[in-house]
Amino acid sequence: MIDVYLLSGFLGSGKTSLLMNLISELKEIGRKPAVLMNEFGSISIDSDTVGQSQDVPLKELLNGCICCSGSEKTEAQLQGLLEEHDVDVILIETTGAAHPVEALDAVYSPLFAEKLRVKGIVTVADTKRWLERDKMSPQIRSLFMEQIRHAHIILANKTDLLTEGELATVSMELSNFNNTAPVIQTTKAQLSFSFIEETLGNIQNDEVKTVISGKHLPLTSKLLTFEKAVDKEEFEMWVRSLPDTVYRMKGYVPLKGAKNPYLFQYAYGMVNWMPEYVKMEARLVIIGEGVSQLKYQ
Ligand SMILES: Nc1nc2c(ncn2[C@@H]2O[C@H](COP(=O)(O)OP(=O)(O)OP(=O)(O)O)[C@@H](O)[C@H]2O)c(=O)[nH]1
Repeated sequence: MIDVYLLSGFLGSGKTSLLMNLISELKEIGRKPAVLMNEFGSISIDSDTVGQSQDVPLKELLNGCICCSGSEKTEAQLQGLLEEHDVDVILIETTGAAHPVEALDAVYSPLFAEKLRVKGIVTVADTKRWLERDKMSPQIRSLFMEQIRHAHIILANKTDLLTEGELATVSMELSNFNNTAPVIQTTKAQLSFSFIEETLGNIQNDEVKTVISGKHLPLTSKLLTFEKAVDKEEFEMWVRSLPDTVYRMKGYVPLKGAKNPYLFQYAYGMVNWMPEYVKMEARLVIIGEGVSQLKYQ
């Protein structure tokens, strides 16, 4: 049997960071991980990052989430992974817009009954966002909470952005909200695979039940392309001027004076730039509510 772990969590909470950490550890201990990844939007920035740096079998589902793209597509992707590669652990990174239980439902196909064993849901919670969850619209907040409610393990991530007092409050609130999952405080989603494996060892799959639907969320994505290099400061000013309903941006932005477009990440008011050694296509995905009209300059 191949163990399947579902990585859940809101947009920008740290799922890809967790995925990268787990893959490195799995490879170090001689396991053979594969990744099924899905992204909200029609291009996948994360799979570029993971694929390039980790050299693991990877399949991606685009345009929506595992739950909304239909389970047949997920089945086909999984089938492909299993046929083409020698795999002993599958990590599924769901889009931040997915309801974790629905995403898991798609994996419970009779096709894989003898092959795959779903071990559980690991949810990365953005602690900063948790503290300010009242600012989210009710529907989005409900998805954010559902992802935490259904977790078998919760990472209270981004602890570096909180004071000790805030951290204590968040940990207590998360434990009260989901009192069956251990809450682990992390920075950059650093949690060991062995811990996850041991913790999830005893959980029964029928503990996972569908509660609400995440299919009709008002989230949209918008793809921006760049014809010429942009000034970093002007670009950041534009980012700061965007409405609060922009939850996540990621992509490659061509900066004046730089050889290759930079990897740009935005989550909850924080921006992050990383130089790229490869020339990636300059394009940016924006995810949020009502983002279809947004444009840069
Ligand atoms: N300050 C801080 N930033 C973090 C931490 N963990 C992740 N980040 C940053 O948050 C941003 C989003 O991280 P990802 O790991 O890509 O998050 P994700 O959940 O995969 O994002 P989506 O795929 O959009 O849902 C990146 O800029 C990370 O560097 C943390 O513990 N502290």
